[in-house]
Amino acid sequence: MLQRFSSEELGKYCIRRSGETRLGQQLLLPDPQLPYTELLAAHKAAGGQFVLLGIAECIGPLANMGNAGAELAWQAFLQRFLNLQHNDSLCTDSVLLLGQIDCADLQQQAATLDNQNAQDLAKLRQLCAKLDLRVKQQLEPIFAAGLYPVVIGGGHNNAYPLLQALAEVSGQPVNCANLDPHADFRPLEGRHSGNGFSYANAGGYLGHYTVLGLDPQKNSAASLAMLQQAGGDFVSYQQFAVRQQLSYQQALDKVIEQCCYGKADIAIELDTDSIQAMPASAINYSGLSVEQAAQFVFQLARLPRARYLHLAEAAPACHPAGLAAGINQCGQVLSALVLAFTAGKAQQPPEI
Ligand SMILES: N=CN[C@@H](CCC(=O)O)C(=O)O
Repeated sequence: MLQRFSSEELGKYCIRRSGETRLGQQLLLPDPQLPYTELLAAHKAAGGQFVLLGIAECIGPLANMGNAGAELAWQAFLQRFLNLQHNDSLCTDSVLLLGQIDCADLQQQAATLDNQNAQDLAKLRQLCAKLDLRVKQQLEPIFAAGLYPVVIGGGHNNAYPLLQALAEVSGQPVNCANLDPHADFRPLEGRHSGNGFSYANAGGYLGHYTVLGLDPQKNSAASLAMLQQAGGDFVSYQQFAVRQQLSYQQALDKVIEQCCYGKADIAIELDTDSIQAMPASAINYSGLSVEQAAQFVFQLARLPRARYLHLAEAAPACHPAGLAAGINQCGQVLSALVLAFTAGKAQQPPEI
């Protein structure tokens, strides 16, 4: 249930120019023959650290009564990232361009359904639950190999199978920092992009959960009550951006302190609708800057127990100026956030 990235596919993305080497020409590609666990073990043994993985779907946002578009974020990322310049600033030998979760069949079924129709909505939620299983199955061996997955969605529904996979491999609930105006703690009403964390909590996979940049007016009273009941915390967007009760760095410090509780592994979750005017189902004109989002990723990545980065909800088709503009913006922003993660890990102090 994984489509491994191939050199033929790479050829479609990489623009060659004499005298220059692009990232795509240097990243490691998966051996098509090796069994999955052996492939990951070989990458780790050769000094590999990162695994890039896409989930080309918008089933979760549709099942949450939102808009389509997130199925093209992985493509947008590849288009930009693979054409960045290669030089000493990124050790490409540590990055495996693994491929994407095989979910085209589910995505095709979802595209025929109308989320305004109750029966179709129920079917979308069932499709999302099927996707959960596929994501979890592919993620567990990556965590077990001691590699850092960088997952580019897709909707924020995929936080649930990611947390589940990591918790099952590490044998304990996972602490999580989420940069997001929404807590995604909606009721357990069938799987979708708005309840990844409430499902993870109900399953016992979520340890301490902190949301940075939450907007209280974008979360239902029921979701906020469930978040509180689960012991979750948040620093609201209004606290640092509007009322200036604390600086952004102080807010980040608070989140870092909270997700370092105990000995749990740490998940870095980022909903790109936290970023101002980022094309997304819930496009947001009062969000953070790209720099602030990159600081969140970079500072959390430096934590030795931070095990993965998940970038969710980027939806090129939701750009008001059209798909080409959306591909361009999503590609650039997702690339910057991935590089913030690798840069943070390069500065990580040894694990104690
Ligand atoms: N992950 C995003 N969740 C938000 C946005 C919903 C939407 O797609 O519009 C939520 O549930 O409110």
